[in-house]
Amino acid sequence: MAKLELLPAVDVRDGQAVQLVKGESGTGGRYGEPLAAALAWQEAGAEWIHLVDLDAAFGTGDNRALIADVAGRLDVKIELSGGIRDDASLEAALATGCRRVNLGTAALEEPEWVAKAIAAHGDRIAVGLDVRGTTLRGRGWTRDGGNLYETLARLDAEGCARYVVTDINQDGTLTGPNLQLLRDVCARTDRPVVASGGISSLDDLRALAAMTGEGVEGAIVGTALYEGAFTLPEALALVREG
Ligand SMILES: O=C(O)c1ccccc1N[C@@H]1O[C@H](COP(=O)(O)O)[C@@H](O)[C@H]1O
Repeated sequence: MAKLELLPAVDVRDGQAVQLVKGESGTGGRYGEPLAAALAWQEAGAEWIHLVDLDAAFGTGDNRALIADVAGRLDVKIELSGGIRDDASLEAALATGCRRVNLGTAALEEPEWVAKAIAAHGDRIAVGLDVRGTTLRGRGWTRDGGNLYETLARLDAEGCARYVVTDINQDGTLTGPNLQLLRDVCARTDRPVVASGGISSLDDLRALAAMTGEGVEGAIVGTALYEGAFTLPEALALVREG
């Protein structure tokens, strides 16, 4: 069975590494310099960093220069997201050298542009499906953006290579991932799925690792790592053991 990939998160708001609860502004913890956080995960053995410009996602500015600097100083693969919604932001994101970008709001509001981006960039494009129930949310998770499964079918048909599925109600809560949601998404697509939201323990990672055969390729881990619920080396050892 394939090894579950782990993607420690570095979410940037107002120049700082943060972790929000359910994506609500002003909630959650602040964890200092994003570069220091990213380097710490890299030194602890991370193969990926999930790097998010939350200001760009919320439309409250951006951290583009900082994020480009962080990306340029890392040796690991980077998944970059937040505010990538047009040619200029996509080109700037890809120019950081990141391995792939996640498109969120654009997949809900600019389907033709997203189809073109998928056609042009292949598996360097993933789509973030951020949901409450089965309703997608965009613009910093403040606006409804349609039905999860209708959008998934459309993106599959357009050749989308991968999905990052976030249960907003679990995100940052340390209450465990929504395994049923992941199962349901995996049942409706043959594309790999990266799980996001709620991971709180090594047992949660074991549960996700057991789903690689269903299509769960990776897991984004944020608050649990920052709050010391387990260490990254412990998590990496768990997924390596299979
Ligand atoms: O990660 C968060 O906590 C988060 C909270 C609120 C909004 C977005 C969040 N993260 C990621 O941002 C991108 C979406 O950005 P956009 O809609 O394309 O501008 C997506 O990967 C979210 O998971």
